[in-house]
Amino acid sequence: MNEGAGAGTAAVRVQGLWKRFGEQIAVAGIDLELPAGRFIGLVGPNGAGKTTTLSMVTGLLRPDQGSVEIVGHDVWRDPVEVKARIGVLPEGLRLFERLSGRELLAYTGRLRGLPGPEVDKRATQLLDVLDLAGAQHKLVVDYSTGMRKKIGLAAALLHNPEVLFLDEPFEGVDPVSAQTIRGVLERYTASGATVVFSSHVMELVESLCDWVAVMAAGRIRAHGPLAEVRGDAPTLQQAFLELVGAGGRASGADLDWLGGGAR
Ligand SMILES: Nc1ncnc2c1ncn2[C@@H]1O[C@H](COP(=O)(O)OP(=O)(O)OP(=O)(O)O)[C@@H](O)[C@H]1O
Repeated sequence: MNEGAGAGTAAVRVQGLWKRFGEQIAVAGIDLELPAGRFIGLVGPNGAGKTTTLSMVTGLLRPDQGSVEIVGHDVWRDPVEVKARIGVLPEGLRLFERLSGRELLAYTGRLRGLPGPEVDKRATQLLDVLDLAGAQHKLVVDYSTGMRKKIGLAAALLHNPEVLFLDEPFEGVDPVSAQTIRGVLERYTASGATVVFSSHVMELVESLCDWVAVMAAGRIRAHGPLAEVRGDAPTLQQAFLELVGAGGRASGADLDWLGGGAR
């Protein structure tokens, strides 16, 4: 596994990436190299451009300008090579609702070109590890938010990708399921694979990632090993506030009508 993503090879190389929606510049010229074999967090506040960036990196959204390579393959010139090497859990994941969890994995595995018995074996193990074995014959439409994230993760992992992209994987997930997902991801990166996930929850990124890219207003404000980006700040959150200069933002001083007094 991980042929082509050995030491020194970037898992993802982004150059001059831009995306504009009408007047809104969502991504304003990003250059970024994400090292292979790391647990990487893309952090930034709501609207920073994380989803737009991940969509362009994974070939779901065409950039206005710029290029993306994944383990040495260009996402737009070489899509088949790239798609065989990546797994994606997008934001607002659309699943085939009328399949059961197990059927969804069987379908995904066959689409990925895996032999039937191998799909069965991997699906059984993933359903088990992700604590979905009891719900494997339930239709996906009846799954809870956390269960949907977990079955989406199983589908993204089934073909053993070299790089896994997750957009807000812990959003709406209870602590027990979050711990399960976390365990699976840690084991996966320990084997040399790369995880790139986006989140606006700094504490989560700080506790999971060993490498971070901080994004705000469509630009990368800092990137590198977690300890380097955090610097002398006590937490990543603090470092982030200093980086984006949000320390002085009024914390609701104008909302003098809110709480107490006249209604
Ligand atoms: N399809 C679209 N049409 C118009 N504007 C868009 C579209 N997608 C994103 N944007 C805008 O681009 C900017 C970046 O959005 P994006 O969803 O990438 O941010 P984000 O960092 O993922 O935010 P969040 O944490 O809230 O998901 C925002 O201002 C958003 O309104």
